[in-house]
Amino acid sequence: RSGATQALPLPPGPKPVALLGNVHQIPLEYQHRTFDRWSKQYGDIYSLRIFRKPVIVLSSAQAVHDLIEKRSSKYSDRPQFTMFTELMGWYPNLSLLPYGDQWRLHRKWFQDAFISTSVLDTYRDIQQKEANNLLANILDNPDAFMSHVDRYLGALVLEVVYGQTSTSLDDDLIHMVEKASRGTSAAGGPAATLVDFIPILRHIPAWMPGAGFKRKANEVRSLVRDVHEIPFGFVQRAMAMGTAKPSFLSSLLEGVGNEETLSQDMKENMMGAAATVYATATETTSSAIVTFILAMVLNPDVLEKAQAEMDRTVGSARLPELEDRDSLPYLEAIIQEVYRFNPPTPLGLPHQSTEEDEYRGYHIPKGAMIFTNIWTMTRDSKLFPDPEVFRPERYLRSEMRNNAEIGDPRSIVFGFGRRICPGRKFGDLSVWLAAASLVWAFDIRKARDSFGQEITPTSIPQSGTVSNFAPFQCCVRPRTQQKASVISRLRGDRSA
Ligand code: HEM
Repeated sequence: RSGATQALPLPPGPKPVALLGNVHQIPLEYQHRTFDRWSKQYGDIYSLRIFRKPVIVLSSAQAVHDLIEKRSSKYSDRPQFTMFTELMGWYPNLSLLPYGDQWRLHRKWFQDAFISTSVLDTYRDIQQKEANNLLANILDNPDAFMSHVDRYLGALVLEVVYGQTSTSLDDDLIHMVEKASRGTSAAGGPAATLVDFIPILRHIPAWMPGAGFKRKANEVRSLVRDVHEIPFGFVQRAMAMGTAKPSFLSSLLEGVGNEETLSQDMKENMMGAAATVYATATETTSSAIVTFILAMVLNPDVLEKAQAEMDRTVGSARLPELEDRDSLPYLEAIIQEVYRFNPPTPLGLPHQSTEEDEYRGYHIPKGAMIFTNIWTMTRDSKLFPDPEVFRPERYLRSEMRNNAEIGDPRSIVFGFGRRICPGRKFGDLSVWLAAASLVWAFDIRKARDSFGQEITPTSIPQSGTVSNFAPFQCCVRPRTQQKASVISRLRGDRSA
């Protein structure tokens, strides 16, 4: 240690042992729950050690605000994710890049494409069309609702990022990306693998015992390469022929003039940025939409109230549109509660400190991995009484309105500081539109087994970096024949 704060103690925490640190105490699954338990014992800032790496866990909005937001120049780096970047080939990827010039370049591309309202407005028609497709697909085959949600997001991203409309050919593309994403998740979450902490391990041959991570990485590596190269090639060719639709990638390519002036390095950066949208946008957003569906199955009174609000405001003759958002406050409260009830990334993405620091009399070392326990923050019973109960009404109470800044889970679930999610507005719009369309169109209820007994799906998600529910059964039926006809007409429009 060096510098002025070296004499200060590290934040308290479970006692580390030699070499391993606290590795043996951190479970491979549901790490946020163990971290949550420790926050009850050691407070909203505590420390761990993973091998030699110092780790600081922040569990309150206050601590996160004081450090990651107010002192953001020191807390905006990321730990290295050897498994994802070097072994699987997700590179360069904004979410994993170290803080610096390359990160700034990618961050600007994302801000330009996903933050300003005027740009977001240009995606509205695509979002609306894909939401209509989602309803039509669910009407056709309600049992496969989860795949339809994945397809909704895949098609949305394909069109926004590459300007490709989802036809059968492009469905192959979606399929390829889904396979790469599934392979990536199955091979382990970021920092879940030893190799992230002991980078030298990447040199062990894949056949050696204990090198399972490497075999898994090799399996997805070529798929990941395809995800980077194939759709990029489509866009380049379409631009050369003058048939490209405006997209995230086409505007990046237009920015550099003609193809000859595009350096290999810049090409890799653009391919990486485009693939990053897929990697970051689809699973997170789909987690929120599936959580919404599950919440409706488990809380029929909430769905009924949302339907009544929808009927009063939008009526039966047309589908809800993004313009209706402000006039549907109860639906808005449901969406907030969905984010809180199952935050799509319960531990966010770890940050890393670039300078040593002092906070509340503790020493925070340079190069420490900083976890933000979003899950604990969404279960703060002072802000959200009875946190395990799904209750949208909590946001409608006047006390919560006075405290809107902290009371809105959206100020927590998209992360913090300079690395806050740049897709938060686009993601939130896509969640809202899917939820509004489903409320308008369908009754969503518990399925029944062959004895006529209701099947209650579990409200505990699977473990993972992104918190997804295992496939569950439910009964999704059009609310009226008239609505079914409106949806069928949309299907007709779609194929026209
Ligand atoms: C409901 C949907 C989503 C949730 C809950 C979510 C959540 C998050 C969180 C917690 C982080 C980490 C922030 C931090 O480091 O503190 C993050 C980062 C990121 N998200 Fe999202 N996200 C969502 C949708 C999206 C979408 C739609 C996109 C793309 C259009 C996107 C792109 C990214 C990127 C690129 C980063 C890394 C930013 C950086 O490191 O500078 N996300 N997201």
